[in-house]
Formats: sequence, structure tokens, C-alpha cells
Amino acid sequence: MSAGAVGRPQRMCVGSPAVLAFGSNLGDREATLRAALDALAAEPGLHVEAVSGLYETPALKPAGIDAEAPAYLNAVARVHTILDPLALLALVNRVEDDLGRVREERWGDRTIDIDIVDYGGIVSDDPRVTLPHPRAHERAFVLVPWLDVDTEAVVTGRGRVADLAAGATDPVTPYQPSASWPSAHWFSDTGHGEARS
Ligand SMILES: Nc1ncnc2c1ncn2[C@@H]1O[C@H](COP(=O)(O)OP(=O)(O)OP(=O)(O)O)[C@@H](O)[C@H]1O
Ligand SMILES: Nc1nc2c(c(=O)[nH]1)N=C(CO)CN2
Repeated sequence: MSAGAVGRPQRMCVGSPAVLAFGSNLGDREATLRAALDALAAEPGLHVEAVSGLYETPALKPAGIDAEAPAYLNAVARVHTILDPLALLALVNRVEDDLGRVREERWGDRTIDIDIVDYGGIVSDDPRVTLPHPRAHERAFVLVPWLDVDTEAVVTGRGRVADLAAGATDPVTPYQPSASWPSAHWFSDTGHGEARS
């Protein structure tokens, strides 16, 4: 045992930090996002450390912004998890399925979408879970909420989230959540949701 270790409280830090992006443009969007957060927070292998505010964003489709489609609410959460990337993907896919996600057209309207934006800064070209998320660096609807939970965040290989957000052109409007939407440091200390004041 090294000198100085005796008697000093040690915090074990196993697992990896990860960043999840959430979007919803069908149904009760805020309630669905909140249900997704609650479902993830109830998982023993994952700790939700911080949750962004909500942002309303026009739907981005393969042909560009679609002003006729229902607008999204987007949010980002910073988590810590002992799940590896594929297990984390399986978990978020299960949460999506439980919340009525239907997979039809690419970038089609959906009750819930959960993407793994970053996992410990690693780079992977596995098509099942590409890291960092291959389009996160160009999406203001990911970058702006991400800044809420980590002002110093970096997209591996792309640069600082703050700089990328400043250069992204898709419109993002802060959305006033209900009183029960979690504060930015939800779960960080107590493990229980604390409402945004
Ligand atoms: N980082 C990642 N996070 C989530 N899914 C990923 C990731 N990398 C690859 N995938 C794969 O992408 C596939 C399609 O996912 P999904 O239907 O959520 O895409 P999308 O949300 O419509 O589009 P986009 O990926 O542009 O956000 C999934 O089957 C999943 O295996
Ligand atoms: N505004 C907005 N547009 C999207 C979003 C999203 O979360 N927000 N997600 C998509 C596929 O992941 C496609 N288009």
C-alpha cells in the first residue's frame, strides 16, 4: 500500500463516462424524455450525473430542415456506466422500444431517439455503435444541450463542443420545461431527481 493511502477516503471510479443525446417529436415530448431518463436512472449499471435543459428544434430530415414536421425537444445527459458500448446501445434501444419507438424511415418522426454521442472519448467505426456519434459534431441540437452538462466537452477528433456549437447552423431554441424537469446536476449527489428551480 502506498504511503498516504491509510485512513484517507478513497473513491472507486469504475466504468466510463458517456454522453447520451435524446430527441422526441411525437406525443408528449417532455414526458417521454423524462420517462427515458427515469428508466435509465433506474438501471444498476448506469448513473445519470447531469441533465441539460430542453431545447426545441425543427426536424432535420435527409433533405434538410422540415418546417412542416413536428418540432423536436432535444436534451443531453452525462452518465457514468459499467456497461460497454454495445451493452449501453442495447439498453438505450430497449428504453426506446419500451417508450413506443417505431423504426421506419430514416430520420422519421419518433416518440424517442437516444444516441450514444460519446463513450469515454474513444473512437470506433463499428457500424453498430460508431463513436463519437458520426453526426454529433454538426448538430446544434446535440452540441448546445451538451454544453449545459459539460462546458469543456470535446468531440474526439473534431474539436471543442463550444466551438462546434458556434459553427452549427440548425436552429435551437431554449424551451421552458415543467417544474419537474431535472436540474442540471440531477442525481449527482443523492441519486434522486431534484427539480430545476
Ligand atoms: N453512437 C451511436 N448511437 C446510437 N446508435 C448508433 C450509434 N452508432 C451507430 N448506431 C446504429 O445506428 C442505427 C440506427 O439508429 P437510429 O435509428 O437511432 O438512427 P437515427 O437516430 O435515426 O439517425 P442518427 O444516427 O443520424 O441520429 C442503430 O441500429 C445503431 O446500431
Ligand atoms: N431537430 C431534430 N432533428 C432530428 C433529430 C433530432 O433529435 N432533432 N434526430 C434525428 C435522427 O436522430 C433526425 N432529425
